[in-house]
Amino acid sequence: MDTALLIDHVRLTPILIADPPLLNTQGVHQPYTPRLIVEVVTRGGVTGVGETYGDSAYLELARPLAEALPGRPVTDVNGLFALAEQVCGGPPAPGDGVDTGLDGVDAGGDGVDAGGLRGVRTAAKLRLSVVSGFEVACLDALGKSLGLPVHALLGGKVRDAVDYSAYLFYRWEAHPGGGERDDWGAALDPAGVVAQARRLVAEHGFRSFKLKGGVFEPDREIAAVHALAEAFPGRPLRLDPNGAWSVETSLYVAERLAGVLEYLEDPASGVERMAEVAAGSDVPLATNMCVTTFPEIAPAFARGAVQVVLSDHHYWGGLHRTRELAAVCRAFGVGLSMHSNTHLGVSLAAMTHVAATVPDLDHACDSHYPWQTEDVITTRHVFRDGRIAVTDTPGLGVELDQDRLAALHRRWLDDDGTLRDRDDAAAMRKADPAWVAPAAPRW
Ligand SMILES: O=C([O-])[C@@H](O)[C@@H](O)[C@H](O)[C@@H](O)C(=O)[O-]
Ligand SMILES: [Mg+2]
Repeated sequence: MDTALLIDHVRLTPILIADPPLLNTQGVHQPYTPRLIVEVVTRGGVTGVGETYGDSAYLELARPLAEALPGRPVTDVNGLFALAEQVCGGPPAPGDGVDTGLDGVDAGGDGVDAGGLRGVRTAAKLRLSVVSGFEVACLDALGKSLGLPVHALLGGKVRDAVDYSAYLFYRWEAHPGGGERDDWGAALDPAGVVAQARRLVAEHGFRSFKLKGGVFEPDREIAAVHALAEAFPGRPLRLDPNGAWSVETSLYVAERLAGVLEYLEDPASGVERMAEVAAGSDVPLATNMCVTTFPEIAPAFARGAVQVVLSDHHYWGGLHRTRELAAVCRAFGVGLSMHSNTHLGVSLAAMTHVAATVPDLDHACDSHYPWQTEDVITTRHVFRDGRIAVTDTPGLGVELDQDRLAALHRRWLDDDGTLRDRDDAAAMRKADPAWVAPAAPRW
């Protein structure tokens, strides 16, 4: 092994990034949200960068993993899973080297991860999200060391640009308790949603649309989707209430939006309810909640509960595991798209590299990126016609802006702890002190 490829040290930088007051079924985004930047430095002097969730639970797992890495080769990304299991503690995840049976399986769907609306939170899911940041950093370092883009390390790109969809949110004009302001204004009705979509199209050229739902009573959200269909005839549309509806409500919405929606995303919570909805409607169902780990695949596919899985390299443990997920979906004739949560340019680069390598990515990927005004990379990504060009620059093709990184880390250091864990319900209580995250089904 070339000693230049051995890891010398790892830097972890938790940051807080500005986030607009976007609404979802749990509440509203906080004015700042935590992310973690992982830098893996090789003995050859090359630095690879990765990005993942930065809430305290993730940081606690990332620290021992960072300490365990020096001396290991950046090529050994498959070994990260067993290492993480060994040093981070918690139950193993399937594929970590031990068969774990049902760990990570959706336990019924009523409890969701407050930080990400990603289904039931388990220790294995947290660990996989941490590993993903390290895997991407190792691949970036390896690519830079070899003079190869990350997509080449994954087998090569099959497209030169990756399609993204416009991610529409009901939103307030400003955060109730202060925070950065922007000029988007409020979007709380069909006209506001269409206006937001028009601006996203004008600025980024998106050709498909996803509306985050579960915020208002279903008829109001149905009206917004119809308004979008009228404003953008023939364009793919999606609605995602994050499991907020009962089976009956989901079927009611599906009936009214049949022929209008490309897919309905997580209308109901949990495999059982999703399977009932799927059985009663022809509208394809997508998920980033009831299938987010490998053990969740078999029960969901066996029940026909989902027709599209929204991959997310953070959830699945990195770029290689995302390609494994793609292969499983291909084998079962289930479609593939990509989920997004609040993220910066490092993650968008990683998403784009892996998406470029998956032949049957059937739908435009989600991305929160247009909502992020701050970044840690020197040159922001640009959407052209709703697409990000796949770079052939070695590694991820992004460079960290150390001054920006330091400034966003300073914000994290200065925070008294209240913003270091994403909590959309707590943010909502600033406007409505009696608010509690609604139990599913909400309608
Ligand atoms: O950021 C949000 O409000 C989204 O609801 C996010 O938390 C979800 O993870 C996600 O975008 C989704 O598609 O469910
Ligand atoms: Mg979703």
